[in-house]
Amino acid sequence: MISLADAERAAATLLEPAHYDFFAGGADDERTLRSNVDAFDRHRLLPRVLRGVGKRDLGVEVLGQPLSMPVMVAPTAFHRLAHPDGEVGTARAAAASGTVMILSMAATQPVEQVAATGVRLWFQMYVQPDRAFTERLVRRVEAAGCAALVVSVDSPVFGRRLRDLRHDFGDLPAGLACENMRESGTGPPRAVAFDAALDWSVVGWLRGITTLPIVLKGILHPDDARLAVGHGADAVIVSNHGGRQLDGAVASIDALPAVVEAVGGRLPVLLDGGVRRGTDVVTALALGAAAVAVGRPVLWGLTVAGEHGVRQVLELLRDDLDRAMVLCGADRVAALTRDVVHVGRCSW
Ligand SMILES: Cc1cc2nc3c(=O)[nH]c(=O)nc-3n(C[C@H](O)[C@H](O)[C@H](O)COP(=O)(O)O)c2cc1C
Ligand SMILES: CC(C)CC(=O)C(=O)O
Repeated sequence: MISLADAERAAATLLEPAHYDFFAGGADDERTLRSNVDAFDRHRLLPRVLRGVGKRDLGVEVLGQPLSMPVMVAPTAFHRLAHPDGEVGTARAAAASGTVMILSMAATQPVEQVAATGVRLWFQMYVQPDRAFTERLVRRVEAAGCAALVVSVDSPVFGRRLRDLRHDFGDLPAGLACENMRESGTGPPRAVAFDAALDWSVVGWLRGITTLPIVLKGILHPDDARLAVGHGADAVIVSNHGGRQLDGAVASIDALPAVVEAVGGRLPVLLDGGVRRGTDVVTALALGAAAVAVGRPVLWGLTVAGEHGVRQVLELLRDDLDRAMVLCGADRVAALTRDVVHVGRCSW
């Protein structure tokens, strides 16, 4: 495995087709899924030379937490479909790589077990119509030691994923369940519900029940980024849910600059969607992201070799990022300024 593309190819041969398609697929015609990657392809870098970059520091701080590199693990469902190591394996790898794992509400292992690995954990949730249940879940993730709440705001309904419909993939196989949807850790799991009635008041409601930082995931429009600031969010993630929700939504990297401008440094802007190369990370950072998160590549690594495979994927990205930074003449993340990114033709 010498690139993330290798990891996907290997995973495709190992997974049952229905499970591979659940991980790989997007909504409807998968235009946004493709755009996330294609849009990075449209960006080019204008490297600087002779900058004395013999020693590099890839570290960043996000929400007061030091990361060894600006690459985090995005929340993805059902890790035990990929490998028996499950979310615990992913967590161990993220911890070993010195980064944050965002644990999905649809994880197949309980948050307490994942947190016990010692990883720095943020918890992703869909606010449930049953607010009393949601509040109990918030207490549970607080008690487990999660350091932030990541609220997905791009899912008022579930996207229509044709690959899943064709495979008739709906339920988890016997023995697997959404462990954080069990009422007391032992009861039957509730189904994850999507609530189209949610509005901006949910941020104030969450603020009223928890002191954890609140991260809004799935912001694309600059006006929504301003509203996030105004409602007291602590960070936003520019994301189209990996092309799994609104097909036709703009690519994440194309939405980033306007969001960064709207936020004006008042809170950190993170990004996910289509990050596959060190140069993609460089592009996002230079356009103002504080860090990026990767979804599918982590699942491919997990499929191929469990915890070890995720570690390999994260270290491949670190190595790739380090080389991209040196070649751009940057010895630290702050040295990646906007002028390093170029779209279209040079005008001189
Ligand atoms: C299989 C799969 C499951 C996902 N599950 C969740 C989830 O439970 N909650 C969530 O907020 N996002 C979920 N996402 C979206 C990711 O957090 C992230 O936005 C996306 O995967 C980033 O794009 P990438 O896969 O191109 O890196 C999921 C994505 C995939 C591929
Ligand atoms: C099964 C869902 C809860 C997770 C998912 O597939 C997604 O958010 O894209």
